[in-house]
Amino acid sequence: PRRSSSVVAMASSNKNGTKESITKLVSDLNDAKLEADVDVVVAPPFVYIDQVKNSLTDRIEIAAQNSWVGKGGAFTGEISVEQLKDIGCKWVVLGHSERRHVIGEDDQFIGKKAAYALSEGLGVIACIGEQLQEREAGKTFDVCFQQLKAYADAIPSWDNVVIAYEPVWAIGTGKVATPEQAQEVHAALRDWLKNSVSADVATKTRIIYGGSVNGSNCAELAKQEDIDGFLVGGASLKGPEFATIVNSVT
Ligand SMILES: O=C(COP(=O)(O)O)NO
Repeated sequence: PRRSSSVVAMASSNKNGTKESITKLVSDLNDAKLEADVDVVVAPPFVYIDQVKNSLTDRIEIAAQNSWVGKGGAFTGEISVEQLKDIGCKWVVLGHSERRHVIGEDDQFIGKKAAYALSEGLGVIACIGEQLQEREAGKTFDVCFQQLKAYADAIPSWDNVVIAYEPVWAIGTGKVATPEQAQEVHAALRDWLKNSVSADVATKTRIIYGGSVNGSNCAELAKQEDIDGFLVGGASLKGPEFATIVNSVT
């Protein structure tokens, strides 16, 4: 049976977004006809979360694009889980490939972040994914299982976790994984959960795909047994196209 589905829109990574463009995007999302059985989350840049939270339909939940690894304190510039909850965030995206390969966060640090966010009641969209050279070297599963294990070793429970498989070579490139490529990894991740955590967690945990998803390729991807939704970047900046992607997930 299809797990309840989810779609997460990064809505805009930090290279996109102004107060004006976010206002337009929120208006498009408020007007969109979204399938009732699809959980929709948007993840605006920190500085626009309050604006989005105060103008977006309650039908759509808010995620932050990152959070601090522990209780807020003397960590100038970091944003704490407590503050994100205070402004109405229900989710946080962690382990995004840009946090790993640009900012330099390692698997263990990301696992600790996920554990703290979950322990404080935030849901976690736990990103994993291989780089092109790792895929070309036949290391896709090794890399993804290692990243997944780092979450599994740290978190208190899988109840509020959505796994986002995002092959790094597909993010922002237009080179979307084929349905077969994505399904192969999603199935392997679900199998890993079954063997390393439990059959129940494997069945219930949503595994969403991210990396150049758009209104044209979402339907074929959504048909795959183990693809439970999407993490959408560029295409989430266009309300109508994002609605098409959401509605493909039912
Ligand atoms: O995770 C993503 C996906 O982006 P695209 O959909 O544009 O590939 N961006 O941060």
